[in-house]
Amino acid sequence: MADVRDREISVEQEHLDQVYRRLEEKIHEAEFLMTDAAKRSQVGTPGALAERDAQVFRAGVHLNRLNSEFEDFLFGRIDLLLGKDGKKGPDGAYTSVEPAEDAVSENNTAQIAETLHIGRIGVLDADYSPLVIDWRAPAAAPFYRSTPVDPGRVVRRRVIRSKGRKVLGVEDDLMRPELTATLNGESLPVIGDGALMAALGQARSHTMRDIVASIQAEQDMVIRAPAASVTYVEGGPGTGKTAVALHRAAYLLYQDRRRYAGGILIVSPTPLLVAYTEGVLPSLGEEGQVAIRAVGALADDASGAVEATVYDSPAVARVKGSSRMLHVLRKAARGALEGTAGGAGAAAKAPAQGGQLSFGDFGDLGEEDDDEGPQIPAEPPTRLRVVAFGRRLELEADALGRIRRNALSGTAPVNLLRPRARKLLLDALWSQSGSAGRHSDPELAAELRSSFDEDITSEDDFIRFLDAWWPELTPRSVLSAMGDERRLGRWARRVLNPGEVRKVARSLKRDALSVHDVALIDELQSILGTPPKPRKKKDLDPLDLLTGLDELMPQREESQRERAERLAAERTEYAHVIVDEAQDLTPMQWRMVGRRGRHATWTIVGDPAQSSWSDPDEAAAARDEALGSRPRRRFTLTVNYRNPAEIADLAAKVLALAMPGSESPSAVRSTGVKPRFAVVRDKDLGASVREEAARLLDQVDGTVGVVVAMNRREQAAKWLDGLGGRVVALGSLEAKGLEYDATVVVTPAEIADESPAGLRVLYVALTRATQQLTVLSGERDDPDGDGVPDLLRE
Ligand SMILES: Nc1ncnc2c1ncn2[C@@H]1O[C@H](COP(=O)(O)OP(=O)(O)OP(=O)(O)O)[C@@H](O)[C@H]1O
Repeated sequence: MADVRDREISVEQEHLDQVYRRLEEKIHEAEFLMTDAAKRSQVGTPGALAERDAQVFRAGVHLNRLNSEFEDFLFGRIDLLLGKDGKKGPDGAYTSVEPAEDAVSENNTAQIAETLHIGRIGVLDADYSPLVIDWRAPAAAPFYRSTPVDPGRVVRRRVIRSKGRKVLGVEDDLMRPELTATLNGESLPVIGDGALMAALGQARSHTMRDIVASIQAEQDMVIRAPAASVTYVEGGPGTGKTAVALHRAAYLLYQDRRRYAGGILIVSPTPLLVAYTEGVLPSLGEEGQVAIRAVGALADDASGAVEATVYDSPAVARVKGSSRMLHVLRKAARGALEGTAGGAGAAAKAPAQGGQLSFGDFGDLGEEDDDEGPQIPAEPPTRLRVVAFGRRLELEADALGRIRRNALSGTAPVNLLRPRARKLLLDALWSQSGSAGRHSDPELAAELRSSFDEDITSEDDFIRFLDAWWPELTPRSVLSAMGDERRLGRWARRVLNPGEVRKVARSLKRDALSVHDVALIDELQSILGTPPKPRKKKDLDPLDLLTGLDELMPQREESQRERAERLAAERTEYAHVIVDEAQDLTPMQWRMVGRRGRHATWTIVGDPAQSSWSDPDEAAAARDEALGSRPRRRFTLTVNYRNPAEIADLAAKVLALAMPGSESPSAVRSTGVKPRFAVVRDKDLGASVREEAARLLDQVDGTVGVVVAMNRREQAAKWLDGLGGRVVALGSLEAKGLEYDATVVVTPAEIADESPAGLRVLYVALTRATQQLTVLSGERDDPDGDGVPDLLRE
């Protein structure tokens, strides 16, 4: 058998060598293109320069891709029966997926009619025959879709393992075991026992790997689903939702690059999950067109990207995430113009007091953000005094209040109402001036009025008054104003209860933004509107005016790359939006994400049983509003590829409490290693966690994750100090989407008690391990004699 294996490896090695020879030729071509293009820089016309930039850019991209794709470039092969039609697709492969009627003879023998190699990108030989088919091409679909139940044309499916230019091994699955198939007159050998298990058993690192070599049929259906409207995917922990979402982004780009030039946005729940997943797309040959952003880093305001650095306590998050906030924000955006009356500007700046914050507050995620937006003046002026046409004119508080209310009526964005307010002020002053009746001739009257307006609006007093009385509001200044409990109480009357008002106001006094504040900032941005920026007058050089030099000097053309980067930075809407862990989005976050995909098609992946949001019905309503009436195509993923059965069975007990009646995905493998339980006294907790983490580090080659309740995060990081980079401490909410070779879940009861969704958060924590799980119980867990906590018993 070893002989056969070696022979098959050398067969694949030969093919790989051929592929590399061809790739080298292509690289030379690309290099030639680059030098050729560089020569053109001698020709100085703007057109030639732009053409050169474009060519260098394209050749550079090509070269980069070929170089980076050298690792593990070719990973699959299928051996196929004769197909039904004789047509070839654009990739040179035959198109039919069904065997021809006479492909199999009566005594169940057949000949292999076509062999295809599958890789990260397609490579054609000089004669245009396919050396490697891109994994996303239609011809590669049978590699993923074929099963022994529904094999199509595939007889043997092979995964090729290679490193650099060397083939290390092959793993075969036989799709038609009943056939005696021959290839070039010899019988078809079958090596190994399947690629999936080999992939699943590998040690995990802190970054996710792509799964191109082992995508399963039910996953492939989602990845290649047509992009029309909404593709909706549900599946339990470890069913590959995140992996599928990422591969789908790469597939969509491949399949219709022009359409997705509008960008694909992937919304991820935490910065940790962004960091974990962002290497997958480059490994699939896709960069640039896809933005992966954490939901707390999705918004931008005038000062640039807004990024959350803090988690709110569950009680505060629940209020800030609720669609009730929409009403409060609308009132606040109008009310904020009325100044602070109690000095909210100052209050918003006040440093957060430790005592206040410690109640239910999870604390910082990272560095504080001190980039505060402009503040609303503490007291807006209550009187306007100006002189026009030699007369002193004055508007008192009552009149100013009436004018403000009048200007604010209607729903237009507040910042766009400033010109209207200015006009109303001038109207009031005009009528006070008594000049209205001076001319009966309408033209003269209009002229008089316009010189009256000019008189006033050029006065410094008036300009200062307007800036103070109707300042340009920024989302941050309104949010700061909401930090004043009395004012927030007024804006939230009958919508939030006094307890909620107190908690939200207190949380907004902090300098740093929370994850849930970001959705409020984004909402405020659309409520306030961005006033058109006064166009900066270009400082004209008098010489230019004299000679007209400006016209003659050629402008430096923006290069393609610069243009692509600029467009990406300016992009506010996307052609396709993928939401990962969609069950966690709050209604306010759905509104924020929805604004980025108003004309997009969508892929939404999630698992209701892992939701850390307290009111799934409210979130579902907001999601439906964001998606509008677009039709949905639903998929369910049913197999858990992450957890061995021993861990999945334990997690299923919590699932039964968290979401009675819902089904666990079936674990695809079992390791025979049962989860471990230990009971720890509170005072020994740190030492025990450390000891257990160190033990697990010895047992596994990859990573160890220690999951604790959110308010123990910093403490837990200290417990693990010095154990090295393979182990990390995580708050329960941060564990979302991540995975480790082994995990320690610390005091399940603390995690479950943290929030109304605590049991679902615990379910997430228990489903992060690919090999081993230890549960450490405290007294609160009410453990039995074996150390099994109350929540994890039958
Ligand atoms: N077809 C596959 N071949 C190899 N590995 C796979 C396959 N499908 C999933 N996996 C692996 O299983 C693990 C879980 O995948 P993923 O994180 O995408 O699941 P998920 O459904 O998003 O999980 P969760 O809901 O718990 O976040 C990952 O390590 C992924 O690489």
